[in-house]
Amino acid sequence: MDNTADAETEGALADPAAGSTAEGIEDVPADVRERYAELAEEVRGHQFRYYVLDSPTISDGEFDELFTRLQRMEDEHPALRAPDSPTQVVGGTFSTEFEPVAHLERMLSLDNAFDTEELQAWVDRVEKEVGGAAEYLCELKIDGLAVNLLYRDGQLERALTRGDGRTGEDVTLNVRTMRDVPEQLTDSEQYPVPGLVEVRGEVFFRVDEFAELNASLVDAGKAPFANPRNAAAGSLRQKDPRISRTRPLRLICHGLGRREGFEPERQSESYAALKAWGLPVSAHTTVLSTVDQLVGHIEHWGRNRESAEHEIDGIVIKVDQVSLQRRLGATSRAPRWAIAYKYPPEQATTRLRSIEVNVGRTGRVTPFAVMEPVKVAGTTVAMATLHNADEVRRKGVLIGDRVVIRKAGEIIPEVLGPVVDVRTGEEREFVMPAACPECGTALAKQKEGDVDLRCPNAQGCPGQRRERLFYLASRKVLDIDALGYEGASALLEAGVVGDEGDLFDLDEAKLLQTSLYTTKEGNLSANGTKLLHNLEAAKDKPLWRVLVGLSIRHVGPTAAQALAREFGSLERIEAASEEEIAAADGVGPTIAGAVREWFAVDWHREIVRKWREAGVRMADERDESIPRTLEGMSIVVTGSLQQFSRDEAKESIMARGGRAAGSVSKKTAFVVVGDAPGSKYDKAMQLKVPVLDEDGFQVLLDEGPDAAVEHALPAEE
Ligand SMILES: NC(=O)c1ccc[n+]([C@@H]2O[C@H](COP(=O)([O-])OP(=O)(O)OC[C@H]3O[C@@H](n4cnc5c(N)ncnc54)[C@H](O)[C@@H]3O)[C@@H](O)[C@H]2O)c1
Ligand SMILES: [Zn+2]
Repeated sequence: MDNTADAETEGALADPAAGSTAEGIEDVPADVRERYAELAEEVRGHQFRYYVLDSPTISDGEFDELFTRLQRMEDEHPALRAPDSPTQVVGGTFSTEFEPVAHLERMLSLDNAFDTEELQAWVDRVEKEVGGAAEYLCELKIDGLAVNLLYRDGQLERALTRGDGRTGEDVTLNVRTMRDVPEQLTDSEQYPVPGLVEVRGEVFFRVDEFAELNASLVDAGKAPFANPRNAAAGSLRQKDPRISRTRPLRLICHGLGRREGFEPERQSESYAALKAWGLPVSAHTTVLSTVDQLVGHIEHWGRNRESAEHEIDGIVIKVDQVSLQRRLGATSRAPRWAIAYKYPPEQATTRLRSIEVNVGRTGRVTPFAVMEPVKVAGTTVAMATLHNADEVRRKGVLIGDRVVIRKAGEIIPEVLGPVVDVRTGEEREFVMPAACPECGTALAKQKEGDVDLRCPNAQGCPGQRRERLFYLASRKVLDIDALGYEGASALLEAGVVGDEGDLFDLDEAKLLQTSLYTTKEGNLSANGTKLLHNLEAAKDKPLWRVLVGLSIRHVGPTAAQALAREFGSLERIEAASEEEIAAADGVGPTIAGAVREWFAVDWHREIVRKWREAGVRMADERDESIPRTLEGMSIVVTGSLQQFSRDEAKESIMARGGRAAGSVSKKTAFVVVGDAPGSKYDKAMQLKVPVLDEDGFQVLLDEGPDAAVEHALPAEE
């Protein structure tokens, strides 16, 4: 069903307004013809690199732009549109490395829609053609490579790549090594195995397994792949199937070709049959009927592209009724009954100019990529973290390389891999510096076996001091809004703050020594006034925030809350033994060790002393008027609430003795959901943890857990 028989499709070629009308090829201006020919050649060259060599040199987004330009030129001058134009044929071809074998039924490409208008136009065309409404099966568009599996009497006979759509490459031996591909189909009562069936599907590489693959290739002295799609194609199309065997290739089926003895009425029904036969199908397919629903579905997955195990480059929408598919037919390149809604590309290629290092608040020195700025997913990306020296090596990137970068939604940009084929020989390997770029101290690993190098000069290193100040000022710690990165730098540079210990001693006179907090007239600026206010407010924050602000290793918000709950004051934490700390609920030996180590350092205790003297509260007074109704309970808040900020919600949980947890487990007592809750909500439903909306949360706070259970949202079936 991936396509219709040849006989039905041939006529389609004649239908673009080609040649016959106004302009003949000789009427097209010579320079246009020349530019067109060049562009077509360029497109073919990239197709060859992509389909045959499995090593493209440009990103898909860049390729799609070239392709669209070609289409536009043809739209303007239809005479240019020859039957063998890249816009008229299935993109691939086949390599002589493999035996060419004809498909029983052609494998087509898909037409694209890039926005709602194009989708609407497609739906209108479909519904006009079939004379009424249709139903639409929506699937994730998996970014992998297509294969065609031929089963005869339920036995896998051969497997082909798409090739040029008529003839594919015989990759049977390679496909046989894939765990997802059954050698023998399972008979089912509802769906007896047909005498013959061509099954179409996508072979892909899981995103998480891709990084592992590149690391092992680099270890073996081989070239890494630029992205998961190339890794899939390159791993399947191996001359030696033993190599394919070592690669964790996956399959998801998404169509049928020729079949004998099986006539599904719907595309969705054919998936039920594939599943019954033991073939992998996607869990994310759904049948919808209006454009609004389609758009909603597309938007949903646009926001959640990350949650699939494979890369998604769009949503494929197919008319579900097979009778209507037949009526719609296909062009020479693509079925008319399906369309791929393409998302904005998440990947782009750019030059890796250099790799620099940055010192973090805990002294960790992390390399980061400095790239020629490039637009991806709506933002310009010029930097990406590379985590540590080992990671740089595992990715196999060299300074000067053209690299593929990925920026997905809210996720921070990442370097996927190098485009090895365009190396000039000028590229250089990254060498981790031996000394701190900020203070020159020799870098060291803290413990044997650490992957990270650190600057041991925690007290004196200007980089670390700046990062610590910046961190403790952040909203999720002490919320000192007027002290940003610039502020931290200015205070340190002017010498009015030596380290964070001096922060709460700041006053107007000291701030006037910095230009940042001073007006041209020499008065305290509005920002300076705000800083003093912020500092006053910060002195009265709950203990856990103060703890986080001290930059003790391993003590983030969760550990700090546990410590605050157990001990109630910094004094008591300081006095506690390692065993006592480790015994606290939610605190383990690692945290306990880190806390003790931290207090063992003189200048750390000095910070505490100075803060205390400056009036920082450092103890939680239990509000005895609030009953401890949530004692020992773990409660997760997700999504945004109307009446509470995230922190207010957490603090009201803690004030009642509960724990504000970050992830849902069987031990979670309640999950509170606001708008746009995300995966924690699903998890709660799965684990049957009671879910409260905001009203239910208010009941929990006012009346306690028993009353709140009555308000839990009904479980979904
Ligand atoms: N970077 C480059 O140099 C380069 C060169 C050529 C092509 N490309 C890329 O390849 C793509 C075009 O290739 P194409 O002709 O294969 O078209 P396509 O990828 O846009 O669509 C057709 C293919 O989608 C696949 N597919 C994935 N999920 C599917 C599903 N659920 N149902 C049906 N089919 C599904 C099928 O394999 C099918 O053959 C574009 O993304 C283009 O950017 C890139
Ligand atoms: Zn340093």
